[in-house]
Amino acid sequence: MRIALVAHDNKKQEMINFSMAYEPILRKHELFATGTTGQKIMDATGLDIHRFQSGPLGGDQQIGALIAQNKMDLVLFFRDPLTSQAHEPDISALIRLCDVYQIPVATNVASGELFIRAMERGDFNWRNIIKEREGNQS
Ligand SMILES: O=C(CO)COP(=O)(O)O
Repeated sequence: MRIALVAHDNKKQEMINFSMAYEPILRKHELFATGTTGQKIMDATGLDIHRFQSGPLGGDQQIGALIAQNKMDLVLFFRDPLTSQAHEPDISALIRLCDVYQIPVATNVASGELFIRAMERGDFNWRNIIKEREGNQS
């Protein structure tokens, strides 16, 4: 599965803790992240992550572009609901695209934990069926 990891500044420590706790699961997947989030996770774990631009510089939109191409299976986006973000339109656009394309998106660590365990259990294997079907059409 392809997983996007994103965290606002006040949530980065939670994301680091999450990534350390679930490293054995995460390392079995293809990981993507916005710039600073990805760097911090890589510094704290042995995970290999494809890093996009920092969120305010377009990273959320780059992840959104992959969603629109059906190339992202799960988004873990630990948002800070108490701080306004200069790039709020990009954040809304990313979450909107998750809804457009039916991509599971967890916006806090509690739902992130449920999703990662569900993925490990095979609950997201339907994504492979969709990707195979789309691959056969192109
Ligand atoms: O702002 C972000 C998501 O909206 C996260 O970006 P960074 O990981 O670069 O801090």
